[in-house]
Amino acid sequence: MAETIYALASAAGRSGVAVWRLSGEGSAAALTALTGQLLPEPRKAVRARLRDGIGEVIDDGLVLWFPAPHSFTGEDVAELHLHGGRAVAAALTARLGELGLRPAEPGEFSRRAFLNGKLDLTRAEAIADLVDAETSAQRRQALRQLDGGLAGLVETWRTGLIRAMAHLEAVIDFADEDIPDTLLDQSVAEVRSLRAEMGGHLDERRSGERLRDGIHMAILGAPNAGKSSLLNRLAGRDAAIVSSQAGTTRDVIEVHLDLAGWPVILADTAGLRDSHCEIESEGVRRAEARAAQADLRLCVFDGALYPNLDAATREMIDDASLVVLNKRDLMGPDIPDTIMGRPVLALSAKGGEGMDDLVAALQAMVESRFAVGAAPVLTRERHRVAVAEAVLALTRFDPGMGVEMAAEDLRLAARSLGRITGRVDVDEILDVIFHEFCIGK
Ligand SMILES: Nc1nc2c(ncn2[C@@H]2O[C@H](COP(=O)(O)OP(=O)(O)OP(=O)(O)O)[C@@H](O)[C@H]2O)c(=O)[nH]1
Ligand SMILES: [K+]
Ligand SMILES: [Mg+2]
Repeated sequence: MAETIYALASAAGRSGVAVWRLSGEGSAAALTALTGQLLPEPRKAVRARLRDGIGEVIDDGLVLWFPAPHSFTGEDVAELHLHGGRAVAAALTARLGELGLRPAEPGEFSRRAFLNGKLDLTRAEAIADLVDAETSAQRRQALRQLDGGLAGLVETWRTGLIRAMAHLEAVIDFADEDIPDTLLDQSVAEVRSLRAEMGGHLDERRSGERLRDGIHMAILGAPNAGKSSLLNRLAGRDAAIVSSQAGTTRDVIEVHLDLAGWPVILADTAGLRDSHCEIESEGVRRAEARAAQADLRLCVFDGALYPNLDAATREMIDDASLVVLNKRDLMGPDIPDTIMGRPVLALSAKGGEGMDDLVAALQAMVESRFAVGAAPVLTRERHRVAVAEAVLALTRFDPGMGVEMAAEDLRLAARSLGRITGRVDVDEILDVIFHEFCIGK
């Protein structure tokens, strides 16, 4: 019998209401012991006084009873809505301990829900993502996955593979007789089209993962180009030190932005130049590393020096870059439309002119590169790895080289896909998945 677990499902600390959750076979006994009443009607909130072991009132609140299997975990579940105070929490947890319950581990409720067939893994992950969502686009993506969008897509692929496998098995069963070509052709065609569709979801920009984890954007440029000034403007606060001294910024400084629903991790970096100073050189090395990893780059030039353009910054420009000409207030009327073939955003980070255009350009760039349509997307590395494995097996698939081997390739591909929703051998990945959850989920 699984142990009965409990956890605070709402945030810790002082609050008007705190929601506690109990799950497992001991929930009924614990609930009746706490309230001194019979079990309430299922799924109806009932007012109750909860008492400790010597009959002293712990708190006055609401309790709900969700008998198995009609609960989140599929087990007997009780919910206690109490006042959110430390003393209440301390008294309640002490009493639950006396009654033989233990605190839940991170993600343990969701894990039990998965093991009891209440949720597939992608839906469990979606709950974690929804709780962690900080922007509207993240919330929408999590809800889509919670609705079963991804699980449905993966299951369609898997079912297609199983169908192709059945066709192939039929061929194998013909053994020494003549193999009907039509059957083989049919399974080859099916597998090709499935592989193409799955390959299409392995989008190189990893939009779903980017939306979940944040888009990395780096600000790059020569010393004193105004990178830190620009970061502060975009962040709306003085996150980085600005000074007229070249080489002010050394460490990478990150701020989190919500760009029209897109989570962006914006990094300010050290000015690119050769320096004798060991610390500054390390800063430049970090800036270059960050530039290489970034999904998008903001290449900033000092407008006061125009038409002189810093060579190291120019080299960073590619189609994932936005070109900024800063200190427009110090420039004459001579403002170029493009630099290195890319459109120029002329602005003043110090005064703020031109910032709205920059934000609009950033949004447009993020949307054009990472927008996900209504179709479900892969939102985690483990999804991508599994689909890539399946695609690889299907690329090997060639019944002409031997029907049995081809059948094995299909089995491998189906098994990789099954891991995404948790249909097959997942024991080893459960710990990884559920441990990133917070307690009470
Ligand atoms: N006139 C004018 N000065 C600016 C503008 N933006 C930044 N500056 C000034 O340029 C100097 C350098 O600004 P920073 O933001 O520190 O430049 P940085 O690129 O971060 O410099 P490092 O960290 O040293 O690489 C400061 O004196 C800023 O006040 C601008 O739009 N107009
Ligand atoms: K500076
Ligand atoms: Mg700086």
